[in-house]
This record gives sequence, C-alpha cells and structure tokens, in this order.
Amino acid sequence: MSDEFDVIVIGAGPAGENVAQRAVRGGLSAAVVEERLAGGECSYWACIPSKALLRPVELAADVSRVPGLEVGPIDTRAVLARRDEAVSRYDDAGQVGWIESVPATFVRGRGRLDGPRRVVVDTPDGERVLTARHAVVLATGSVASVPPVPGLREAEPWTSHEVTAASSVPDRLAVIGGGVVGCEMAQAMHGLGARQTTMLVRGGGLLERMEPFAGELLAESFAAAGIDVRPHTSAERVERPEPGGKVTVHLPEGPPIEADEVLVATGRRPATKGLGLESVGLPADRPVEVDDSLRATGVDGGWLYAVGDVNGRNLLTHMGKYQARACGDVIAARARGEADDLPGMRAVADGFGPPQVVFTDPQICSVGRTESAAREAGFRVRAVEYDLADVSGAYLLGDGYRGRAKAVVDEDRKVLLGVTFAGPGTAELLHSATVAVTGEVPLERLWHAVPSFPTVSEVWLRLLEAYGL
Ligand SMILES: Cc1cc2nc3c(=O)[nH]c(=O)nc-3n(C[C@H](O)[C@H](O)[C@H](O)COP(=O)(O)OP(=O)(O)OC[C@H]3O[C@@H](n4cnc5c(N)ncnc54)[C@H](O)[C@@H]3O)c2cc1C
Ligand SMILES: NC(=O)c1ccc[n+]([C@@H]2O[C@H](COP(=O)([O-])OP(=O)(O)OC[C@H]3O[C@@H](n4cnc5c(N)ncnc54)[C@H](O)[C@@H]3O)[C@@H](O)[C@H]2O)c1
Repeated sequence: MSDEFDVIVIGAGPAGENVAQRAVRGGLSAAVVEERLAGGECSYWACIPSKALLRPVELAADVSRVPGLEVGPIDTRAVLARRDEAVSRYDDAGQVGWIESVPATFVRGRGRLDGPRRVVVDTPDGERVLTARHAVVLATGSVASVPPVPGLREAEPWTSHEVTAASSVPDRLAVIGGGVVGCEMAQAMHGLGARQTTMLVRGGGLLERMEPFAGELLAESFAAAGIDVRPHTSAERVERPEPGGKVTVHLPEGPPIEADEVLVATGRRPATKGLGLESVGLPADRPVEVDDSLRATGVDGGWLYAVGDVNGRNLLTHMGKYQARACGDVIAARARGEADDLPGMRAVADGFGPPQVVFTDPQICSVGRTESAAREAGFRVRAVEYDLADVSGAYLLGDGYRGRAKAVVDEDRKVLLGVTFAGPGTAELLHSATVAVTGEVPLERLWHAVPSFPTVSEVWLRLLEAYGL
C-alpha cells in the first residue's frame, strides 16, 4: 500500500505531535508514525511520571519546614497509583485521539527513511510505504546511554524508563550520574522509602552545567535527607550474579556498594538507530544537525527536518515543542511558497540557554547563560547574587529556608544574560526571568516591574539593588 501526505512525522512525542498540529493548521496534510505510545517518552517514562513521584516528596519537605504541621509517612502505594493515573496507565488512546482530531493520520509502527521523501513503516500488519510531498520530520527523541563499565549492561541496570515506571521502591539504590535525572530520581526514590541511596558522581558536584551554588545547595539538602553523594567517584565494575538479585558496584577505592538496584543516569543519545539516515547521506550515530528553521543541513532538496531531542539542541520538552511550532509553520510557509522567515519561524531561543526547572528540594531553576558560560562566550559580564533566605516571601514559606539567586548582566547593553534561582518555591518564578532574558529588558526598565510583597519574587528587587540600582 502507498500513501502520500504533505508532511510525514516520525515519532509522536511532544515535539512530533506539535509539528503535525502546526503543519495542519497551515493547510497541509500530515501523518504521524509512532512505534510505541503516542505522547512519547515525556508522557510515560520521563517528565510526567518523574514529577508525579517527586511532588509528594517536595510537599512533605515544604510541610516539614512549617511549625505546627506534621508530616506522616508517605503512602508509597498511593503515590505509585497516582503516577499510574498520570501516565494514563500506559494507554495512549487519548493521545491518538488528539492526533486524529488535529486532524492527522496516525500510523502505528517503526518508521525509517528510505531515500528522499520516502518513509517505510513496519506496522503490525506488514510494511507500509509513505511518501511526503513537502517534508519528513524526524522527532524520534533520545535514549538513555549506558557507559561501558564492565558488567554494567549485563547487570540490566535501571534507566529513566525503569525508575519512572517502578512498581516498588528498592531498599538500596545506587545511582550513577549527578545530572538532572540522577538528582531527581535519587530524591524521589529516597523520599519514597529507599533506605540507602548512594550517588556516584564522576565530576566534582551535582548539576555541573548550572551555577556552582545550585549543586552545592542541592548536595547539602541531599546530605540532610541522608542521600550519600560521592563526588569524583566512578563505578569501576558491576556484578549481578542473579538476574534481578543483589547488585555490587565496585569502586576504584574503598569498599564496594551493595544495592538492590542500580540506576544509570549518565546522559542520552539521539534515537537514530535504524532510522535510515544513511539512505539520505547523513551519519547514523549523531544528532541530526539542523539550522534555526529546523531543516537538516547537508540534505539535497531541503525536505528533511528534525525537532526535539533527536537534533541535540536542547533536551527539554518545552524546547522541543517550541522548535516544533517553528518547524510546522516554516514547512507550511515553504509549501505555499510564502515568506518563510517570519520571526516565529526560527528557533532562536535555542541559543539563549533554555529555561529549565529541576524539580528537587530545593528547586533549581535557570535560564540563559551561567556566569562562566557568558564569559567564555566573550561577554563583558558582571554577576550579582542574593541570599533568598533574606527575602520575606521566602522566609515565610518555612523555617530554615535555604536558597540563592544570581543574575548575570551584560555590562555593555545592561541586560540580563542569565538568571538562576535555587530554593523552594522558585519554579514558578523562572518564567519572569525567561521574559527578562529573552526580551532583553534593560535593567533600568526592569526596576519598574515591581514585585508583590511578600512573595519570593521580591528577590528581583534585591538583585537589582545588589547591582546598584
Ligand atoms: C527522567 C526524565 C525526566 C524528564 N523530565 C523533564 C521535565 O521535567 N521537563 C522537561 O522539559 N524535560 C524533561 N525531560 C526531557 C524530555 O523527556 C525530552 O526532552 C522530551 O521527551 C523530548 O521530546 P521528543 O518529542 O523529542 O522525544 P520523545 O518524547 O522521546 O518522543 C519520541 C517518540 O518517537 C518514537 N520513535 C522513536 N523512533 C521511532 C521510529 N523509528 N519510528 C516510530 N517512532 C519512533 C518513540 O517511541 C517516542 O514515542 C526528562 C527526561 C527524562 C529522561
Ligand atoms: N527537570 C528537567 O528539566 C529534566 C529532568 C530530567 C531530565 N531532563 C533532561 O534529560 C537529559 C538527560 O539527563 P541526564 O541526567 O541523563 O543527563 P545529564 O547530562 O544532565 O547528566 C549526566 C551525568 O552523568 C555523568 N556522566 C556522563 N557520562 C558518565 C560516565 N561514563 N560515567 C559516570 N558519569 C557519567 C555526567 O557527568 C553528569 O553528571 C538532560 O539533558 C535534561 O535536559 C530534564
């Protein structure tokens, strides 16, 4: 059977779904190919379940800081049941219905490129060949990478998939990696009942891509909660004689770690395996390089696009969806032969440093460049910091509030290049920083954006005062 569509999207994660929606809105027909569940990694094995697991842990920490309230033990079964609800019990009927309501054609199966504008899908009913009149969009996401530690792969470690879908909490958990997944999932599992949680962190601290104080505050909070964070420590060898049995993680020095599960959280690689990239002259094992209109570079005819994790620009759902909006609009404009360079048709925000919230206690929130990244990029920089505990709104959230904020200023233009907040109750504050950084709001204008008293957002005023306004 042969089918022709204006646009074919491979991968129905948040990025793929949104490209289809925008392209259809622009007057085109679209097919969306998905091998597993419509909604993608984010909906079932990443953002949604991880936040469902973290929320009660965070709430318990918030409550424990307010005198007069008492936190009882967390009912882990109820939390796991709510997680199951949040992931629609791994049933994508709702998401498929949404795609069909766009309207776009949903094709269940594994897709691969087979030369220009041609996609072969292995469906449960056999092979189906789709051809695209205008564009093929790769939105296949990423997969967890497992480092070549002897014995690790054989030990069948947990990745983000297994930990977010866990049906029980291991008594003893070893975590390899001190990045976002490692931090969020160590905290979730520990808060939900793991008795011994050990984090093996190759570098000097947690969340090393952020401002240093963020990882430091998080490490203090983890230590207080009883999570054992071991900087400058790598796994040397892993043993698991019985499948599903006890795991032993050997270290270069000191006694090995005995655990019931080992979680690998050492980054991700683009999901390009078996995608047929070589059939269009692209390397098979790298992110698909794109320009700001999300069009793949180095492909004749300009019909191939890539959005979301697979292009390696910013591995975040909201950034993938942002790219998808630009991509769907630009494909539609090019198909109609209209101007394809309107401001919304270029994913320029990818270059600013994306907004990101790490949903730990304390929350870690950042947008734009860190001070060191800004200096490396050649900006003339001045940075100011403020202790969030000295802001009335933060103090009122609970006793012993710990938090910090930092603003990185471009001294030539007097605008913000980056902002970081670390502290409870700061996640919803981040968008104000995103607006200031993206909008390049002059500091003197920002002065007139008066924060409400007594909220945590009063830190804006304190940062500007620290700068000298
Ligand atoms: C534990 C964890 C927590 C996270 N939390 C957050 C968070 O809180 N906030 C945030 O912004 N980001 C978070 N992320 C990152 C976020 O999950 C990703 O950035 C996002 O899912 C990327 O979206 P995507 O559409 O590019 O890919 P995906 O969501 O990975 O979707 C890709 C889809 O393509 C399908 N596919 C792949 N290959 C093929 C093929 N050949 N044929 C057909 N279908 C195919 C896959 O089955 C999948 O459904 C988290 C990641 C992890 C691992
Ligand atoms: N709340 C959120 O926004 C959120 C939550 C989870 C994941 N994510 C996204 O998912 C992506 C993947 O997260 P991640 O935590 O897997 O990756 P990461 O890049 O954030 O962290 C990887 C960690 O593993 C370490 N590492 C890498 N290779 C190693 C090796 N061989 N041995 C030991 N340690 C090693 C790194 O030093 C780092 O500490 C992130 O880029 C993030 O954007 C976002």
